[in-house]
Amino acid sequence: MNNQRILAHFHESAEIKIQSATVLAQPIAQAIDMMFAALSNGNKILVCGNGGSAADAQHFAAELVGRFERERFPLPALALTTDTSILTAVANDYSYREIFSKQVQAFGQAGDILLAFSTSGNSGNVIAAIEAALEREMRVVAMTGKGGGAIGKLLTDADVHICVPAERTARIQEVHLVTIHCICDGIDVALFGGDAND
Ligand SMILES: O=C(CO)[C@@H](O)[C@H](O)[C@H](O)[C@H](O)COP(=O)(O)O
Ligand SMILES: [Zn+2]
Repeated sequence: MNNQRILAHFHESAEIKIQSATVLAQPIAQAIDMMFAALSNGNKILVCGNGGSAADAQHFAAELVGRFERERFPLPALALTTDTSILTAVANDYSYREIFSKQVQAFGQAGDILLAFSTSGNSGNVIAAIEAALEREMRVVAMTGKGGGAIGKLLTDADVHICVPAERTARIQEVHLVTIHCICDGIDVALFGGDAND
């Protein structure tokens, strides 16, 4: 294997992260403020996405329920990607499009937040989840790329759109991951103040 190909991945990933930092700092800060306010008010965060983004959803929920870098009480976040009985029953009996939206209807309450991942912004089940969340007066934080797709058009001014300025799915996912860690850190700082590495 040619090392140049490997080096190119690292360089492209680093360059897109640097470019994204400038564009995304403001919406990421808005997402932190919105999530902290919701959690402080006793609300919860539901999280969804497909494939690598399903892993991102679970990663985020694990860091809220468990911990990020600081010792703290568990925070309520639920990945909608994990219950195979619900996922298979809904996909089998209704449609794959409804695997997340049915869970949003079951668990979501006004004031809760849906954190929705889709690198294309066009996954039907993520779109349906956002529609269900908006119907329930939840607010949405959407992490997308490739211009935001249909999801970008669906969001309201009350929602937050973190749209990575890139076209390649892998690179977009890599920026989503650092964004997840920014949000976890921001919530910890909002809770406890001070430097994230204290
Ligand atoms: O991780 C990857 C590609 O890097 C894949 O598993 C990827 O997440 C899947 O193709 C998803 O179905 C893509 O969905 P989306 O990001 O466009 O909503
Ligand atoms: Zn991937």
